[in-house]
Amino acid sequence: MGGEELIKGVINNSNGLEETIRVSIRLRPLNEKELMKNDSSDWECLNSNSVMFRSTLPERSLFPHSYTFDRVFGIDSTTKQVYEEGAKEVALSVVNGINSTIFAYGQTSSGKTFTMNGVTQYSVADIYSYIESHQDREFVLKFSAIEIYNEAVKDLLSLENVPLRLLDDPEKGTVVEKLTEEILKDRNHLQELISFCEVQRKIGETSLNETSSRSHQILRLTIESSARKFKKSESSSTLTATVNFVDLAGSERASQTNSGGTRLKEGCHINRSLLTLGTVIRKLSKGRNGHIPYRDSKLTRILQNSLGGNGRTAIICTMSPARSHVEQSRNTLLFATCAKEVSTNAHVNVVVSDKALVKQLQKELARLESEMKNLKPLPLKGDSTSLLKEKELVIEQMDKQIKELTRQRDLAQYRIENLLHSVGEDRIFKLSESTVNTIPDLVDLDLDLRSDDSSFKAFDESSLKTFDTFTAQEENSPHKIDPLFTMNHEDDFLLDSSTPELAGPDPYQDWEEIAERVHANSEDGCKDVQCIELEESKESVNENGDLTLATLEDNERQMISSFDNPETSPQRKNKEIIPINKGHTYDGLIQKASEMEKTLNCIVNLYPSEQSFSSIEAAKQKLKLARSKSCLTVLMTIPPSTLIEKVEDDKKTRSIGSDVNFSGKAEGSRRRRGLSCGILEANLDFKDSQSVCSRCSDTKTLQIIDEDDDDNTSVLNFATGKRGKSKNRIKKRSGSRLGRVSKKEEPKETTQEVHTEEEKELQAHSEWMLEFEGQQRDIIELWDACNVPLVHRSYFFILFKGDPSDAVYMEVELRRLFFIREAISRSANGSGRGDTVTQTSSLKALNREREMLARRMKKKFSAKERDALYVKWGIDLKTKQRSIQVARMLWSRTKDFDHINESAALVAKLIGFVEPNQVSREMFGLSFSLQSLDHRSFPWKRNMSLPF
Ligand SMILES: Nc1ncnc2c1ncn2[C@@H]1O[C@H](COP(=O)(O)OP(=O)(O)OP(=O)(O)O)[C@@H](O)[C@H]1O
Repeated sequence: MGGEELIKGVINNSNGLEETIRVSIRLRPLNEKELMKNDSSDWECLNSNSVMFRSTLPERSLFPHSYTFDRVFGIDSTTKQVYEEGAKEVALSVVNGINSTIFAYGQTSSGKTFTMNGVTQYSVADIYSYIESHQDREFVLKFSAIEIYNEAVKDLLSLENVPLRLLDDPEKGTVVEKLTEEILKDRNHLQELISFCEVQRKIGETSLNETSSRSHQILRLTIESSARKFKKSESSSTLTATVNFVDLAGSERASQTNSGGTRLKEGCHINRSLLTLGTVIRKLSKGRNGHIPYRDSKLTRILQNSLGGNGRTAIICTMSPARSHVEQSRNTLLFATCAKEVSTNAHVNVVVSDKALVKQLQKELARLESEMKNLKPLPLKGDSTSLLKEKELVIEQMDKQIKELTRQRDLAQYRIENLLHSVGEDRIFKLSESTVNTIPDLVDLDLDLRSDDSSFKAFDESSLKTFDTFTAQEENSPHKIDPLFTMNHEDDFLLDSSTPELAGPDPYQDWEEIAERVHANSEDGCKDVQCIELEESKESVNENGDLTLATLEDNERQMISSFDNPETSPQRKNKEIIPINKGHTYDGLIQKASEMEKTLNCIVNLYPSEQSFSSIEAAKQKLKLARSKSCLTVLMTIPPSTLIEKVEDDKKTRSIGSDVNFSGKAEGSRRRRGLSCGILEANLDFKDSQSVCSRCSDTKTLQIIDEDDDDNTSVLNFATGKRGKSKNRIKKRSGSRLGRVSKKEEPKETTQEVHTEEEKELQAHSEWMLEFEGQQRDIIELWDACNVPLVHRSYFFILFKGDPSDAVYMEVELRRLFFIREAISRSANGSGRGDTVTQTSSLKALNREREMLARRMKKKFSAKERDALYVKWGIDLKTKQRSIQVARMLWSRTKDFDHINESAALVAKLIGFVEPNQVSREMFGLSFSLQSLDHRSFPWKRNMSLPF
């Protein structure tokens, strides 16, 4: 392999070129002396790689007979051959930047010096030939020479006979201190120096009066080469390597020196280096696992890199063919055998130029500096105080950051709210302009929605045309949302699955139908009571200044008149076009009741249990909810006894009976009146329902009810909340509250104890509050029994807080709940006309509903998201902006009747959250929404005027 090819191989192998030491054997011819003694040779070169010992002596027959090496040179081989085939390749590696060493090992006078001189000369000649043939490269050659004698290192180029110290250099390994290194001018210069070294060595040996070499000589030629094409300003790499020509002292043992004193000492030292060399080679031949005793001798220390290190090595073992030297020859072969096993790992030694080195170092420095910056100072071990201070500092900084971020967030939110407000106000203003004057129309239209969706479309197109987001697409798809609401992704949860669609019919549908008819039949009485209420509310309105009495009266009358007039009332028209009694047979009602139960349960199950009364109350406290005074005022205007009085009237027409066949077309209010009463009478059991009115003793309604105290089985008794057997039950259930009721039933006795009007008022108020709380508790119990949706509970709870005018609503709520409870109870018990609805089947149906809803919810939200959604639902409502967004969304949802109860409750909740002084144009839209929604969920408030 040529030098160039070798380099290629080395460069391609980043791990270096691993190869074994090249070992050659050279047999010299018998010299004259040996010939004279007939010291014939027993060694025979079998071929170019093997040498064999042919002994006729029986005692040596046990010796190994043949040895194989990289190359075996016989007595006829020339030094040129030895060089070419055994050393050249290794020696010339130096010009390619690879360290190399050529050893000559053998006993005294075996021809080491003879061979090494020739190898050195040939190498130098080839090196210079290589340099001359590579003009593109610039070469610098340096020469140095050392002699190791008695473990002392001598500089052969120096005339001073001063031993040199060996130093350990981290990069170069072991170096000889103060060693003379001549930069060669040319080839002749090198020859002169080599000759000088030879003379120097011989002088020393002559002084020993010995012909044989007692020292180890190392001639060292260092070659640096770099490409000439690079300018000085450019960074270029330089190859640098050293070739060692090592002529070792004779390897014979000290014992064979037959000398004592100084000679023995010399022999010991000589052998020390040689023995160490042998040990190192032997150990290296077995691998590099154990300790390699390079440092045990100067020789091995200096040649450490050449022995199993970074460099290529060739050993030429010289042998004397004389029979008398057969032992040393055999030892030489054993050494050679071991050396053959040693492997080296040569690398190309690239020296970076100073400029390149500076650049490289600068880069490294920059990298380290950046690393240093990134590194946080490590706290001292055990220094908990400093660690604590450091942590506190970090916390302090984080606190500052949090404050700053919070401030920025609040600022951004404030700006967004302002922006939204201005945008929303502009849109709602347009809406309000087009709709504010058409409230009665809206109501009428709304009443038509259930039976005719086209009317709603008309409603959209006429009244909501300014809502540009109500697109034709949305009209066809009620579940699609106004893009206005999707500007904030958080609104998404309000749009679909956050309020899961309820399966089945509207649970309140029957109730509404019934209540509507009851209301329709109670028109006359309504007016009477309304007058009283209006008188009462007049003061409130004036005090608050929210609405004028005229406005309220106008609104009320307008609504009532539109309702009363069968010709103009859209609802009535509608009812005539689509018979409301369709499906309102006994079986139909039972089925509806069953569906109602399912749906109620489903609604309740949609809300986590923590949304209980207590949590709502707590949330209310936390949010400091304030019921709108305006709303309160308007609520007070609603005739409380309308339904009751009209039902009272209906008692007289009840004879139409429960068995009325409803298949025919309805003909006016009389027919409907009979229908309503028939339904109530046929399906309800009133054993417990009369207790409702026990808490309404201070109202006009209660007074009316009290007059009719005997009939416990009629529809009217249920509707008017008769006392009967249930009175005792209420006494047991209500406990101390009954006492309060009794007190109220005897107001005169109480008032006798008070002396001033003021005290009377206080006492009356106190009693009412006690009564109110009692009613609240009863309603809550009934809510649970009827599985009333929590949104409705929230709505009711927020709206009615104990104002005296709340009494009527409390009463109606109690009756409604009794109605629902009775219907559920009947359905569950499978009573009436062989109805087969059982508790088990109801539960199964309920479970199916639950599973279906759960699947829907899971599709849209994960459990975590659902929880967050519920929380968010409540929390976000506290802000006005959010409330308006929700209101807008609800507005669009009026198309979707499955959500109507929930929407109504939420809108009402919004009203409860908004203070009167916060009412703005946006709230007009909200009020319309409430108005249209409220009729379905709370039909007894159909005629109420909205607060804004
Ligand atoms: N291959 C050879 N052909 C002819 N003569 C040789 C050969 N090898 C050695 N000689 C001669 O043998 C004698 C001893 O050789 P050399 O001095 O090289 O031995 P050595 O191993 O260096 O001995 P020492 O270790 O004592 O220095 C020399 O006179 C040399 O000329």
